[in-house]
Amino acid sequence: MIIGLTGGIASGKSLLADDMRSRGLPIIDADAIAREVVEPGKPVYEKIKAFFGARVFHEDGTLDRKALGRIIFADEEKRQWLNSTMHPAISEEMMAKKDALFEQGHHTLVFDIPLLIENNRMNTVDRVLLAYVDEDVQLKRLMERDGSSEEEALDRIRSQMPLKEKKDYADAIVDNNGSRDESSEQLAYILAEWNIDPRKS
Ligand SMILES: CC(C)(COP(=O)(O)OP(=O)(O)OC[C@H]1O[C@@H](n2cnc3c(N)ncnc32)[C@H](O)[C@@H]1O)[C@@H](O)C(=O)NCCC(=O)NCCS
Ligand SMILES: Nc1ncnc2c1ncn2[C@@H]1O[C@H](COP(=O)(O)OP(=O)(O)OP(=O)(O)O)[C@@H](O)[C@H]1O
Repeated sequence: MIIGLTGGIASGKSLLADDMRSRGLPIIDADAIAREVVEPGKPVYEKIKAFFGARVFHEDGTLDRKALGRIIFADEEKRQWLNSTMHPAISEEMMAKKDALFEQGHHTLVFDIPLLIENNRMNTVDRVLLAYVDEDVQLKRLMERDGSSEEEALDRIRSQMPLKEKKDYADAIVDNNGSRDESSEQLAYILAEWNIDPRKS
């Protein structure tokens, strides 16, 4: 079984992923893979260099993520270009990791994909688990975590489907407006409902 963990930016996906990882469930993290595919020399790195130029790179040649983020979260067309350039490479790597885990004998794993619903990738998972927070909590946690301005944080939030709308696509929802412990309890309840015993994953 594949659990599709999703949410919005700063909604608590990492919190839930860490919890499931510590229970023994393998996690395939799209954000982490998105960092791997832009390492110097990789095909996607070269495409970004040709499209955006030196302004999105550090002097040592590595990608300046903050600079690229400032551009794409404020410009829908450039974001769509980046998505269509990066997402196929990310998907391919996720599928390869999934196949390897199943071959190793695992039978339950988690895809952690922020844009699972926006990209209509629900058919790649068996259950959709949503990390939900209200927009005011999301904005506050995002600004605190990234030290970003309200404008930058809102650009990022508005580049995604509103979390309220994502609820319609979820098989289960963790309401992460409360404490971390409360979210962990909700998660444990959902995994039990789905008959997932992480020790046998
Ligand atoms: C623009 C980049 C370099 C900014 O890097 P930065 O380190 O500041 O942010 P990070 O990668 O940690 O992403 C944080 C969150 O932003 C959101 N986010 C990232 N990319 C996108 C996007 N294209 N559209 C909407 N939201 C996005 C996600 O919720 C993600 O969890 C980076 O986000 C990126 O490479 N994005 C394109 C790849 C992508 O779509 N990743 C999302 C998972 S598939
Ligand atoms: N229940 C909670 N109470 C207080 N703070 C929280 C709670 N859940 C998460 N946070 C904090 O909110 C921020 C966002 O949470 P987290 O990093 O888990 O979100 P995320 O969905 O993984 O974000 P991203 O999409 O950016 O990777 C973090 O700083 C985290 O420590």
